[in-house]
Amino acid sequence: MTKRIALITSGGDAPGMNAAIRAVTLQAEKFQYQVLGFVGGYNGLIENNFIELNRHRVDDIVRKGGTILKSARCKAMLSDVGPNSVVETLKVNKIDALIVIGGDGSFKGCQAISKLWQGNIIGIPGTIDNDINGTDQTIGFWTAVETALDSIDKIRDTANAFERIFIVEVMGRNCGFLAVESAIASGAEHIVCKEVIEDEVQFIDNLLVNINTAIKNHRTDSYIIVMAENSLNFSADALSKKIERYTGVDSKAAILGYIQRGGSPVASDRVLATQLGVAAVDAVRNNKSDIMVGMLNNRATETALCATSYNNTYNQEIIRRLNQLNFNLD
Ligand SMILES: Nc1ncnc2c1ncn2[C@@H]1O[C@H](COP(=O)(O)OP(=O)(O)OP(=O)(O)O)[C@@H](O)[C@H]1O
Ligand SMILES: O=P(O)(O)OC[C@H]1O[C@](O)(CO)[C@@H](O)[C@@H]1O
Repeated sequence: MTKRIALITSGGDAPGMNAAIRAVTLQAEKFQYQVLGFVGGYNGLIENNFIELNRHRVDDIVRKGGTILKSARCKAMLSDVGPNSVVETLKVNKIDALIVIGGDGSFKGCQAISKLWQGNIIGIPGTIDNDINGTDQTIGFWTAVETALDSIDKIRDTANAFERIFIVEVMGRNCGFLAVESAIASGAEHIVCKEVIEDEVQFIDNLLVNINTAIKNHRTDSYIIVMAENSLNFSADALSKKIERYTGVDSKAAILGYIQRGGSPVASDRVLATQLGVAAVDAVRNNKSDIMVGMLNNRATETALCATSYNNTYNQEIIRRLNQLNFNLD
């Protein structure tokens, strides 16, 4: 029996979302399913704004950053108005299944729709933050790490030349994975992220002592601290001024920002997105609902949407990763 699938990308765009759109479209065509791509996340579903997806429409998008379906944060979904309008659109278009590529916020939107609609609802984890339970990595994460790494390597050159201290702030919303992997890969001297801070005052005191010791012992020409956004109660710039006052060494802050969201996806994101796109359509075929398809230990797995939110098991995972590599922890 043929099925009609509605597809959106929602929340922060992430490299590899296009590869997932392509995989959903191609796998759906294999079973003569139709795919309607709604434009601009939940807004497209509320406004009944869609394009029909087929193999020609998704030709050559596997290597492109961003999302051909556009994305958005949609306030209407936070009240009853949004989910009700979405359901109306789904009914008008005789949709059997909704596939949402996004983060855990987008999956909360799915749960609100699920209370009002009987069709199959499947999530695919797409966010640079890697803050979703039920998948080892999210689509876009490794590309964002590569982008951050490339920038940190460049900052290292100038930091060495001037013998400076740098705080490099990366994204991640409230999650430290992007900071952890880019710090390890770049050989940064220190990492600042919420998961490793118990007492902020104590943490900063230890950091200052650590920097001073490294400088006194001439251990490094430069000192790089990779800091996850939202880790402290003050900014990266304020931290750099604090460090400069304490050490007497020239200190600078560099905020990498939105460049981490863009660019052509790395191979691992394209492969992950393709596998999960196929798994999502297979879940529709198997009449599954209210689940996210993710990749755990190299296997496509299903997790209840209500269990996908970032939780404190991530703290342990981040600390384990840092300890294992003997990375500097305070
Ligand atoms: N509690 C909620 N109830 C209903 N809808 C929600 C809820 N939280 C978020 N959404 C919907 O999902 C959209 C995306 O959520 P959010 O902005 O948190 O991004 P995300 O999907 O977590 O992705 P990322 O973390 O990568 O930005 C929101 O703009 C909103 O439309
Ligand atoms: O694009 P916006 O709405 O400014 O959101 C920025 C946030 O989105 C992300 O890029 C993805 O969730 C976060 O890392 C960041 O905190």
